[in-house]
Amino acid sequence: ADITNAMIENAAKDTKNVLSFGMGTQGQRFSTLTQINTKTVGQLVPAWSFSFGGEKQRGQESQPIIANGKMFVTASYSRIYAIDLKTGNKLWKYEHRLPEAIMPCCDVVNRGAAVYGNLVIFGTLDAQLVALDQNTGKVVWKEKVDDYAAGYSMTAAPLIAKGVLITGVSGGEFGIVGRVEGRNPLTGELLWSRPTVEGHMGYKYDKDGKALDAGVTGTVNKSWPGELWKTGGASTWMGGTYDPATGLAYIGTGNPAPWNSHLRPGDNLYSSSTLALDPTTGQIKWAYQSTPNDSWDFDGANEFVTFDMNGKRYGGKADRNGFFYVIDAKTGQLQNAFPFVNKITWASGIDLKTGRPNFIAANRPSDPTKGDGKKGSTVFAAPAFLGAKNQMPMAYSPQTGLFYVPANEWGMEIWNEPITYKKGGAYLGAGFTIKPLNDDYIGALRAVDPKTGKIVWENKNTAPLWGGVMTTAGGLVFYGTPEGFLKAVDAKSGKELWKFQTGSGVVAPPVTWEDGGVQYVAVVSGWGGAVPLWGGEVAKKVNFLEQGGSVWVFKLATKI
Ligand SMILES: O=C(O)c1cc(C(=O)O)c2c(n1)C(=O)C(=O)c1cc(C(=O)O)[nH]c1-2
Repeated sequence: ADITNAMIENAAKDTKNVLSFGMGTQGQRFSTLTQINTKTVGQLVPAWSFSFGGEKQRGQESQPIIANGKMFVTASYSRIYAIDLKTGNKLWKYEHRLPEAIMPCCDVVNRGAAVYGNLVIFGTLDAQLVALDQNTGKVVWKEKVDDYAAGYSMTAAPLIAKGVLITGVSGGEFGIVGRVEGRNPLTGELLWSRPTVEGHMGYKYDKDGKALDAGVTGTVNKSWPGELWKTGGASTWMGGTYDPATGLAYIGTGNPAPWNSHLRPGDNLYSSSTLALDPTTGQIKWAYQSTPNDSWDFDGANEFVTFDMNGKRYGGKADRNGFFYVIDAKTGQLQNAFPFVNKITWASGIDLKTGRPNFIAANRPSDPTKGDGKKGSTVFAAPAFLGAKNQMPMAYSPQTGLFYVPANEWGMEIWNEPITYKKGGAYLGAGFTIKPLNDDYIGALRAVDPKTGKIVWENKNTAPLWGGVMTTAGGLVFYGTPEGFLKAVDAKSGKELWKFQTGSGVVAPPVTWEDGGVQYVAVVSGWGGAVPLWGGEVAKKVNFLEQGGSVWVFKLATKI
C-alpha cells in the first residue's frame, strides 16, 4: 500500500513497520513490542543475514526501513537495497553513479532512506536526492541539491513532516552554506529552502523559483563579521525529527566555518544550534544555540528527541559539546542542561536563565595572529571534536523515563592556524589530535534521567561507541559496538542479557518490527565512519577492527 502522511505520523506506534528514521519521526527509537523481553532475549538467534557485497566494505551507518513486506537499507557509497523480509532474498539494488571527486568529510556513509507513496528516497554523496519505485527499484525522480565540487554531500536520512520531504546538507568542513529544504516527496519539487547561516536571510522560493521572504528574523552581519557568513558552514548533516504534537520539525546545525573562532567573532547564528521549523514554510519558530562562537567543532547537529515530562512536551538533546539539554519543544525555552560525560573543559556549565554557556576563556585555542602568526597555542580540550556523542542516535523509553545515550570520553589537543576560503578545499584553520582520557574505555552507554540530570547506570566499552540505540517495552536496550557485537541489556539496570558477534563493527542503529506474530530485530554491521579517519591516537587503538557490510535479522529460536 502507498505510504501516507497519516501512516508516517503514526509510525512510532506502528509495530508492523519501521516507516521513518528514528522509529517514529519523534526519534524516540522505542518499540511497544514485548515478545523479545528481559526473560526471552537469551533465545535470540539469526533469522537471516545479507551482504552488501562488492569491495565497498566500510562505513555502514544505515538504519533499515521496513514497509510493505520489504526492508529498504542503504549502504556506503550511495547504494540502496530492497530485501524480502521473509526470506532475506534481494529484490533489487540501486547503485548511484558517483563522481571520483566526492568530498564527504567523514567517510562514505549514509544513514538511511525515507518512504512515501510508493517511493523510497535517499540522499547521495554527490548531494543529490534519488526517489525509487519501492517495487522495481526504478528511478522515479532525481534532483541535484548542490555542487559536490564545492564540498556539498548528503549522508542523513530524509524526514517526512506534514507530507513534506525535509532534507539537510553536509559539508561544514568545506565552508558550504547549511540549509534545510522542503520538497514534494512525490515529485522532488522544491517548496522552500531555508539557509541556516544568518546573513543568507531566510528566503524560500515560489513555484517559478523567485525568492520570497520567509518572515525570518535576523540581520545581516549581526552575528558574523564582514563577509564570513558567505561561507559559514552550519550544515544540517544529521537531518531532523518531527513531532506531530507540536507541528514542528527540529534540525540540528553543524559547526560554523572555519573552525578557527578568532576569524569570526560573534555568535555565528545559526551554527551549533537546534532549529524548530514550520515544515510547510521552512520558517524558524525558535532557535537555541548550544555553542555560540564554536571553537572546537562541537557542532550542534545531534538529534532533538521529543518526549513527555511533567505533563508537557520537551525535547532532549545529547550535544557533542558534552551537555544534555532539555528544552520546551513548543517554545525553545531551556528547562535544564547538565553534563553527560565526566570531563568538559570548555565551559563550567550552562546558565539556565540566559541559556548561554559559562565559557572558560583560558581553554579556548588562541588566536594565531596574536602569536607568531602561524600557529596559536595548543590547548587540551574535552570532549574531543568527535564529540561526547556523534551521529549515533540515542533512544528514549517512556516506560523507564530514561534516555539511553551512546557517549564517548575523550579529549584532544587543538590549535588554530590562519586559513582563507578556497572552493572545494578544507576550511578549518585548526589542527588537532584526539587522545583517550582513560586506559580502559572510551565508549559508555549511559542511562540519563532528564528530570534529575543523573546517570542511572552506564556500560563502559573499550572502543568509542558509534552505533545507535533502540529500547523496547520488553524492558530492553539494544546497541552495537565497534568490536562487532549487537547487545541487549536490561533497560533498568544495564545488565547485559544477550550479545551476538556480527562479524564487523556496528556503527548503525537497530530496529524492530513484528510479522505474523513474530518479533524481529535488525541491525547493519560494517565498521567505519569518522573514528578510523580522524580518531588520532584512538584510531591507532582500534586499527584491529575489520570492515564489512551486511545486515543481520534476529528472532527468538522458539515461538513463545
Ligand atoms: O559539518 C558537516 O557537514 C559534517 C558532516 C558529517 C557527515 O555528513 O557525515 C560529519 C561531520 N560534519 C562531523 O563533524 C563528524 O564528526 C561526523 C562523523 C560522521 C560519521 O558518519 O561518522 N559524520 C560526520
